[in-house]
Amino acid sequence: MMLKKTAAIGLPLLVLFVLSLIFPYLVDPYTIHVSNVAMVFGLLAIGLFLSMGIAGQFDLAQVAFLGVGAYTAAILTLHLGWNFWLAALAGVVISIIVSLFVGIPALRVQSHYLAIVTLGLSLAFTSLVINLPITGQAEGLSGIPSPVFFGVDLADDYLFYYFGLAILILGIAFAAFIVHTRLGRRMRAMRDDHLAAAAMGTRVPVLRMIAFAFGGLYGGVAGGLYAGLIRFVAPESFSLANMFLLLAMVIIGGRHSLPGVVIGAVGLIFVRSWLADFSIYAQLGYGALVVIFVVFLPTGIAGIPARLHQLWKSRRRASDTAGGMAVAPYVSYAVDAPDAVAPPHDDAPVVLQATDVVKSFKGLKALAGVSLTVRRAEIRGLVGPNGSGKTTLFNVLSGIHPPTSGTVEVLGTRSTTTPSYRLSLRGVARTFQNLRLFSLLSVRENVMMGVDRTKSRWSWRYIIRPISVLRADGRMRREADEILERYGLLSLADAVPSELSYGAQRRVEIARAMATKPKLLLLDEPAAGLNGDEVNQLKAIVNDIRATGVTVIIIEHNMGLVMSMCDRVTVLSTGKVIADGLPEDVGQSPEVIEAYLGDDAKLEKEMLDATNDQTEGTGR
Ligand SMILES: Nc1ncnc2c1ncn2[C@@H]1O[C@H](COP(=O)(O)OP(=O)(O)OP(=O)(O)O)[C@@H](O)[C@H]1O
Repeated sequence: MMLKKTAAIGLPLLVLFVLSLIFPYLVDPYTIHVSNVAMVFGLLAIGLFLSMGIAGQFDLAQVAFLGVGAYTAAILTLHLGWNFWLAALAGVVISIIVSLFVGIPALRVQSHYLAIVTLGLSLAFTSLVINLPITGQAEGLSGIPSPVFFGVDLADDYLFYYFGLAILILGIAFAAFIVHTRLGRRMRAMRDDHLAAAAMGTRVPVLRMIAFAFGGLYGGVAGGLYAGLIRFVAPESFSLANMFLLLAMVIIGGRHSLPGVVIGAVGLIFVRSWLADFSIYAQLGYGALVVIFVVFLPTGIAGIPARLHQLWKSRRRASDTAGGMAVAPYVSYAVDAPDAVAPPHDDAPVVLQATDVVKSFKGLKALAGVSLTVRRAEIRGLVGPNGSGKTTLFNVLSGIHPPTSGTVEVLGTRSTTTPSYRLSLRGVARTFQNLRLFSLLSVRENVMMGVDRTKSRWSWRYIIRPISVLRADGRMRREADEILERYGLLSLADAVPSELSYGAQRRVEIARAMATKPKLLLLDEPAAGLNGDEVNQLKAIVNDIRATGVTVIIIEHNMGLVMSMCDRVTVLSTGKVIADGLPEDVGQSPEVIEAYLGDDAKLEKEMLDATNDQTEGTGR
């Protein structure tokens, strides 16, 4: 199977490689020159693919990075007499540094705001090079020395072609390596849902900067190549028109697909050369194409096969009554194990201590002084009417919102203002009320996001120890598969969340949270939308989780589940704790019944029913 897959990908690549080697023998010098320009833009487009297509950072300064690389090479060779390669290398370094500055706004703004800011910075670059004497102002700089590579003068377009091809192949291979391993997975997750990515241990601000640095790296390399190929730099080459062309390449090719953006770049450079005499109409044409693609085919040309496949799959599923996407029944493994952790006693270590937590949103006190003590291996229910502050409390405990006042200690460490990603690495995991699975990642990759406990500085390994990155990814994949198997999800590993039933998605979210090996698990309405059988399986899952020593706090509206499963229950109302104790005691509390005003009779009945169920032995 694996061999078949490798052959299916490897064979066309081999054919393409051989064709690209013989290509110069088949075409005229002009076509070779255009191909060289296309390779430069291919590299530039890969940079934009990584920062925008993969990491979701709307970086409209990518052409400026090309300019920084090219101008640096030109200035250092012409004014300071540097060797071309040294100057080009300096161009790459400076381009990365500039990209990090350009990325700073991404720490505060996203989407179209970020696009506007980076576009402004790109325009600032053009006006800078038009005005500075060192950059040759509007005339630019000409006479850049031709690069000589181990005695071979690359002034010859044919020889440059092979050099450029080698760099492009390296660039594609490195980008593929990034996308399909830890960094790419985290970037795709961040693009999809940065809050959930942070809750999985991703340091989002650093990752955004890394995404810009990739844009700078590829822009700088493309800039050095551009300077060596054209041997002349002028402001108009790095203008808004070229940024738009680059954007068109990435959007038309398919911004989420590496082959797509390379095809888009090469294709549009050739189209531009064919339409050189009609450049105004060509610009209009690109504009129209971009609009058409954005509206009708946002995944670009590269997305067409996937769309057809999707269509074929949904047709097949419609006629397949067996479904094929079913979750295997959950098999309890921990509750009866000899080393199962017993329910907590009063002396068990405190895992969570929240003291007088207040959270205000512009004058609205969502939490008005909540205190909570939860011990190891406890299952704590957190209930309360709608809007009573339950989810806000989870957001504070998991580091999504810092509290307005009060303190939080998790596992004995003060964590009042600790950010989400750090709490995740410390052992706090959560699920969300409205499912927040990464829709662009497969089920396996979702769980791998949980398994991946590496810190941001681990990213250096991509440069200094790439093999260890591949090995670590293999290990994460195996670990994710073990977790998927335990939760009855292995057969769904390659599916994307939207292909699964709601119940299956809820289970994937728990599996993903448990993949982080938490000590404290926060479940936000895990039974919402589940059928009776699924609720029973959820109960078995939560009991198993506790039996492995994990502390669970569960927000639930399903009172039967709360009363039968939880060791203690805390009731919130209008941001305050109004009751805290054993389920049966809390259920009788007049304040609790009062808090559910309007629903009081229903609640009373639910709680009484649940308490009766419990005493009849259907409970814990
Ligand atoms: N980010 C926010 N900005 C402004 N107000 C918020 C925010 N988050 C929550 N609130 C408000 O805080 C209050 C508590 O909301 P919260 O979601 O915590 O309640 P809940 O008990 O979880 O409710 P439900 O059971 O309906 O999920 C509500 O009035 C809500 O509108």
